[in-house]
Amino acid sequence: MLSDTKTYTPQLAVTLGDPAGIGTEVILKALAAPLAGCVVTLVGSRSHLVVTYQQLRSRHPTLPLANPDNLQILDSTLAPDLEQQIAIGQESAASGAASFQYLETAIAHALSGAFHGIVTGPISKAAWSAAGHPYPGQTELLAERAGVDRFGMLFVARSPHTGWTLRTLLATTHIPLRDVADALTPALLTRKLDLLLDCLRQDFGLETPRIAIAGLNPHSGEQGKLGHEEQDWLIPWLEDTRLRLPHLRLDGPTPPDTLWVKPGQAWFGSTQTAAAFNPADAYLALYHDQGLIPVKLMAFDQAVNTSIGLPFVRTSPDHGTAFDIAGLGIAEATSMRAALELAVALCHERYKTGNTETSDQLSSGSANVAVTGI
Ligand SMILES: NC(=O)C1=CN([C@@H]2O[C@H](COP(=O)(O)OP(=O)(O)OC[C@H]3O[C@@H](n4cnc5c(N)ncnc54)[C@H](O)[C@@H]3O)[C@@H](O)[C@H]2O)C=CC1
Ligand SMILES: NCC(=O)COP(=O)(O)O
Repeated sequence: MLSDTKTYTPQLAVTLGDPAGIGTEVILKALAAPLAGCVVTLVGSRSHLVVTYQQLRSRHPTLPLANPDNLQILDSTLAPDLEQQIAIGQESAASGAASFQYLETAIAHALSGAFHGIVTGPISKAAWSAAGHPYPGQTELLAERAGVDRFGMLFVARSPHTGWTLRTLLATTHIPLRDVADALTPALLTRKLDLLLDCLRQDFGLETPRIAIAGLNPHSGEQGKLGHEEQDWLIPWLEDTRLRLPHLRLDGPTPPDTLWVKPGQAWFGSTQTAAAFNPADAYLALYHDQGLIPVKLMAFDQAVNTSIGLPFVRTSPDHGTAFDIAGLGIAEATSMRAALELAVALCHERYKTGNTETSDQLSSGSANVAVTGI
């Protein structure tokens, strides 16, 4: 039985991501200011953390940075011959092996009940593949290890201009564009919509959300003249779903270009409040770039990739490894900071409502992880 939320302190694992990318840098920057209401354990190579810190410090003496000496670290280092192959800015089998090992370690500890949430640094899918781990992304590894087949990729971003929150779930994720139309089915959309509704209720307290669902084709097919999926099954599926869920407002299929006008207005604001633009509580995009181009245009520095359907919290910044600027000290850490803050908030929300398997297994605020540091 879960009790006093005041005694609950979430345990967060933060994986460094690909050590050749900007993951470690944005983590050290994001943790420069205290992160209240949780205990953070970094999962990755301690020596890589220390070297990254020293290099950033010598190049930018006044940069706000967390000092690894003051951080709790679950050291996860490769064999020395592999570790030596890692070169900043260059993805490789070795850097892929490292980031894979960090995430595997964090997942194993989360499943054993030691962590309530995992915040992941960005990895390179190509480096994972080179290391012999051909997963489409971290989400799929997390879901596989957690033993769930009902999961989703939700991007959450709070506007610094208006305070409005954009939530975008991707119905399909890392598949070729050529395969998207075949992958989309009524059954898939029902699964994703129901998952989204569970998440909005449990994690965001939205009991009767309004959801906007994108069309697939230009102008949502223009009555079958520009593509037939809307007429063939998407409109019938929405009509059936409205009958199944009569208490909800389900808009769509909205032409995919105009779908983003209201959220754009609510995000950037004007003399009117965000609510005046009447944005939806969440958006269901049918494929990766349909959802992520608008999310990144609006909120590249704010958006958080959130895996829903897992038995523990998982968040990540929306950006990738940025090998082109790795080691320069110029990476922005705002999305990583938002990922850390959202993970803490989601852990508390799940603990409060009892919607977590992991927090049931943990005694309040005490992780059983062998760590170095404080
Ligand atoms: N969560 C994750 O693990 C993600 C991983 N990726 C992976 O990252 C790799 C590189 O992907 P790209 O498409 O190049 O995207 P990217 O996000 O790494 O870089 C795109 C552009 O944005 C810049 N950028 C990215 N993050 C930044 C930051 N924090 N501050 C300042 N500038 C930043 C980069 O310098 C680059 O010009 C790929 O292997 C991809 O799979 C991509 C997105 C998310
Ligand atoms: N485009 C989002 C992305 O690449 C994140 O993938 P994942 O590694 O979090 O599954």
